Amino acid sequence: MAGIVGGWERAQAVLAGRYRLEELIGRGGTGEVWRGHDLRPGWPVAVKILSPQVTDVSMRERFAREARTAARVVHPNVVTVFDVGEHKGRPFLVMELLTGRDLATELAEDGPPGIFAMCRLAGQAAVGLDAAHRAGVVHRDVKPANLHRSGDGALKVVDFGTARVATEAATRLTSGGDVIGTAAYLSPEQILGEAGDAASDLYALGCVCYELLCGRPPFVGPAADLISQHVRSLPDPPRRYRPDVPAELERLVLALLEKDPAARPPSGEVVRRVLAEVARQVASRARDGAAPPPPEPEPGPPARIRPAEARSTEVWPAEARNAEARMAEAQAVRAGTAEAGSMETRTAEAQAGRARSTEVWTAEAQAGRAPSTEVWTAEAWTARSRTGEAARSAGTVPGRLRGWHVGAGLGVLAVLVAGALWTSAPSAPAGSAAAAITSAAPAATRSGPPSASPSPSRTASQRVSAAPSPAPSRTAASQGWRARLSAFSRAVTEQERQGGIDRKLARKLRGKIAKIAGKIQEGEGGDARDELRELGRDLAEARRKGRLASEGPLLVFLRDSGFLRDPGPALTSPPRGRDSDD
Ligand SMILES: Nc1ncnc2c1ncn2[C@@H]1O[C@H](COP(=O)(O)OP(=O)(O)OP(=O)(O)O)[C@@H](O)[C@H]1O
Repeated sequence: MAGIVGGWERAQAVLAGRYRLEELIGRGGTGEVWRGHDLRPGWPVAVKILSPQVTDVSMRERFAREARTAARVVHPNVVTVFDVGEHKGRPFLVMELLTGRDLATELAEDGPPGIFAMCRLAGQAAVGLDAAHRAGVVHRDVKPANLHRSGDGALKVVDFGTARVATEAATRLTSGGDVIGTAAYLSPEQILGEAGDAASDLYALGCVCYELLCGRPPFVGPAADLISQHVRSLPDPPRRYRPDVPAELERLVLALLEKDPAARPPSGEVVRRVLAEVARQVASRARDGAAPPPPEPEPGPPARIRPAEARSTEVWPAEARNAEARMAEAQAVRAGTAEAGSMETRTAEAQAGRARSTEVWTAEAQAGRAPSTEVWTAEAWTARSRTGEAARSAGTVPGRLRGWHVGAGLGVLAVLVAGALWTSAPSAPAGSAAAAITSAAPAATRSGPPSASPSPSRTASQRVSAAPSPAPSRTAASQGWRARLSAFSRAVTEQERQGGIDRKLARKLRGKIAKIAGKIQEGEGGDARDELRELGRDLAEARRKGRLASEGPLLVFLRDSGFLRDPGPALTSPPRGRDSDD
């Protein structure tokens, strides 16, 4: 075929007499990524080429830098750059073709992975980032969409479009000091105007870990709220959403999400080690019979829809963090820390401290006397308490019921809750349950008002495939359950984002959903059913008390998916986890 694709480039076009473009994989902020063929050795490659629409000099520069920067890092967990060149005035880069899915797609399609698989995934991301940091490269846009699986399942860090070389002057690629990044994963120091260093990547990795565990990043909401929350709000502990998260893992994730870069783990390698230890403990508990051993890997479903880049990298205007806003944020942080100076001052001091502690760590590690995980996490915990609790005391925006018709629709909820109070085990065939899954997530978001924010559920809904479900199996049932619970949780979050539910209630609901997921994971179908029944009662009660609006994504989800009436495959059949995924 030779149709016009991507507005200017033709499939079958050959770049530099060597790289044939075959199929458009996707578009990013600056370029198009193509599946291509390197005619010389005769193997498949990925070709990223600058979009013709991009005329902005800084964006062109950003693209050219990606090639140079990414080529500096050679590591199994970082996408390999083979070549760079120019075609009709457009720079391009040739890299290894990754035929797996990115983590954003996996999360949307399969829901959060099991703990063991999560540790393995995050560990690979950590070690890939560590390699970049050792090469002096800071990624600056770490997010699930930029963590991509190769065909053999290995995880690779991709998209160095916003990366910078640490030794370069901390100039930004935009005039006026704008911040580049993806709001849900931006570190506080980047928001406050710093260029970002390895610790900023680790913060973003913390956001990714959180999302892998809880099915949502630590902060959700419109971009402006996200920016404020990164700077001043403490994330809820992951176990609030997912009780089966090991304490050590929760500590690690919260340490990565420290506002103060110095309080974060000193390197990706340290993160990898802690994750490896948690994974080892999870596996050993499974061997001891405390939980079923991880099942054999099964091939995941093919990515049917490339994710629309709802959570895309954006350039945040300098005005978004103007002097006034910065003062307000710094004051909020200060409010909780009696002795601390401004955020900027603390950060500068912290960085000096971090540099020192990193050196000590590295020296000890080299001497084979690396502090144990326990020592490190204890230290991190102390630091977290020092800086984090202060931010917690600054508080978050209280939940309010905005713009929803609180007085109406009691009947709808009564029906839903009546449905929840079923007594016999649901007996819907797995196929029909699975078919309902694909409609559940979109239903959760269809009704929401349009928003410019990178809403997790909006993103998720765009990524969930509407294609027919695979043949029913135990794993399909498990994935069905996970997907439906995760869609349920996203609907709660979206309802919260739109102001249609009391914030505390939303948190409680997510906690219960996670608990139900835990029960199902353990094969405790009866308990899960009780929890579900209680959840139905909570919802009815909340409606009565006006803590839940009568409309909104959550109500649409409950109505359209019929979840409480018919939650899916029999609860008594213990589903298997995704721990086999990697
Ligand atoms: N080496 C690769 N092999 C296969 N697919 C890739 C590869 N690199 C990127 N992709 C995919 O191509 C699409 C576009 O990626 P790209 O890096 O250009 O932009 P982005 O990350 O979506 O956006 P932005 O650069 O604005 O953050 C994404 O779906 C991405 O997963």
